[in-house]
This record gives sequence, structure tokens and C-alpha cells, in this order.
Amino acid sequence: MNYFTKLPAILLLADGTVFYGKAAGKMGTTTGEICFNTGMTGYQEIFTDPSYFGQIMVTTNAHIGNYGIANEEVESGRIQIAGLVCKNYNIAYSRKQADESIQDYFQEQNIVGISDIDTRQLVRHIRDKGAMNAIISSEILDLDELKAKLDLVPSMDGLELSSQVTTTETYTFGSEDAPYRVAVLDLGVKKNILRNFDSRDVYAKVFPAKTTYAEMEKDFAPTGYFISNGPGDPAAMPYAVETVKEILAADKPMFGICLGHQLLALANDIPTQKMFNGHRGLNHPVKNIIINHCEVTSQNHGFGVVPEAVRASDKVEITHVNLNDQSIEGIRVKGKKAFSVQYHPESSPGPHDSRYLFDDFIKLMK
Ligand SMILES: NC(=O)CC[C@H](N)C(=O)O
Repeated sequence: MNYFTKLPAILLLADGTVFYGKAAGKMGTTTGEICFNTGMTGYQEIFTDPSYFGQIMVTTNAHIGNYGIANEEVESGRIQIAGLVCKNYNIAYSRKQADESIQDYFQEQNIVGISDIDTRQLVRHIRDKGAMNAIISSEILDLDELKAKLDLVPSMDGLELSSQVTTTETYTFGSEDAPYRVAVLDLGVKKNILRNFDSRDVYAKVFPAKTTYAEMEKDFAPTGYFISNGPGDPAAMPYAVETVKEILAADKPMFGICLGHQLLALANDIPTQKMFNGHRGLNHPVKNIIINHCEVTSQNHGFGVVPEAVRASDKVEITHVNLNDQSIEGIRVKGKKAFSVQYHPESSPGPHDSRYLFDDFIKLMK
């Protein structure tokens, strides 16, 4: 795309609302569940977070692309969002350290976007109407045709997506002679989680989503297990719930983040539910009720554990609560070495308040 020519594009929501904007990224059509992230920075980390697979991302920060793309600043090997909706899509960038422009990056990876959208109006609309599917196109400008395509897109509710983003082969991260060995069940793991392990003397081995507990034990004999973040509906992942149950039965140290938290709840008979609107941003206040301390957290989830079921459970206790909506942000399993949080302590991007949870996991493995 020439810097000066902006071609038309359309964003159609499942409730029939239409936004007209300009083509960004690859010319084409894309679909997914629309969601918004309120972070003021870290767009590249957001684009490459596998938890966003299948979702069209609305960025509320007014400028996207303005500091360019740096090859190192990724959370996985590729862009995972299904599409981008933004206000100012900046092809020119300011940072000397950047390797390329957002436009080259999106074109290389076949990502379709739309810019020049009033994202404040759009976000207020989604906030009031709740999560829904959407379609972006810069090639089909006929609304009936777009609607027909959008009608075919499955709901995120009930969708298993981890098997589409997980590694196909096992790989290791960190130094082989590190004192702790963690088996990572890769449901869509972010690189910064592995970096946080490495910096704490952990040798991690990453396993495909459908690896069983027995296979991980036999192959790696880990000191502890990590259940990763990832996309999709946790209730559609009985295979992973089974693995978590087996790790619990063997009473191995276990830490879960986000999707991993939801699976730890499911393994303790606590159901999960789709949220009206997810939590996605870098400034969500969470209270650690064990030490009576507030953390500002990085979040990205569209499902949650059912709070009443957690409160009624005699198997788990609540460790963290969201101060905006009182949702359950952390649990630990009574009598076991297992705990989890709904938010992202590795926070890439985001504040580092919650990194102590990685240290807590190390203590459990000591
Ligand atoms: N970041 C994550 O692990 C997200 C978990 C789950 N897919 C959700 O949207 O709630």
C-alpha cells in the first residue's frame, strides 16, 4: 500500500452495526470475535500473544505502529490476532531500534486490518452490547455479502483453539543444568513466561497441548508443572482438565496462568463462564487477599471462573480478587502444591507488580 493512498474498508459487527474506515495491512477479509485492549503500549506483544488467536483486536490507544516493529519483541513466532481495528495506523515509525514498519509486518503475515475508526465509539458499543463476532474487509464492500460470511463464523463460546497454536514438537528453554525443571503444557504459551522461568534458574521443557501427564513424567521427570495461557473456551478442553487432575492427584507443584487458572478450577469441579466483556489491558487492580496487598495487573481473558462456585468450593481457596468487579483472580488448592492466577504476572506488556508469583512457584518446588 502506498503511504498516501488509503483504500476503503468496512467493519461489520454481528449485531448489524457498520463502521467505515480505511484498509490497513493486507488487502482482504478476516473474521473473529471482536475485543478491545486498553493498553497504552505493547501493541506488538499483544499481536503475538497466542491467547488472542481467533480474535479481532481493537486497540484503544490512538496510535498503533508509531514506534515500529522490533523482531525481538514477540510473544510467539507469529501474529496471532485475526485482525486489527485502530484509529491511527502509523506506517512511518520513530524508533531507530525498530526493524520494520507495521505495514510490512502485517503484509508479510497476511493480517487484515482497518484504521481510521472512531475506536472510542466502537469500544463503548462493544462495552454495552458485549462480546460478539465481526468481519473486516477491504475487498468486499457489499454488506449483504459480508453478513453472509459473518454468519458462518462460530461463536467463541465452546471453541477449542489451543490445539491450533500449541507447539507440534517439544523444545527446551534455559540452561540444562539449572536446579529446577518445569514441564510447560503449551496451550498457547507466551515467550515472556519462559523468560521469567529462565531468569529464575528453571530449565523448562515445553510440551504440545495434548501431551498426557504420564508422557511428561516419563520424558522429563520435572520438579514442577506449568499450565499455560491460551486461546478459546476452557470448558471445551476436557483433555487438559484430565492432565491437570492427574498432576493434582500426584501432588506435584503446579502453577497456572489465565487459561491454566481456568483449567485448575475446572479440575476442581468449578465451572467457567463466558464474560459479557473480557478484561484486556495493563491496569487492572487486583487484591492479594492473603497479604492484603494491591497489584496493578496485565490482563487478557474473555472467560472466567464462576465466583459463587469458587466461594462454595471446599477444595480451593481464593487468593486474589479483582477490585473492579470482584471477579476471582487467583486460587490455591487446599492441601496441594497448586495455585493459579487469572491475570498475566509475566506481563508483556504491563507492570511488573506480580512477578513474585514466579518466585512463589520456585519456593513450592524447593
Ligand atoms: N490469556 C488467556 O490465557 C485467555 C484464556 C481464555 N482463552 C480466555 O479468553 O479467558
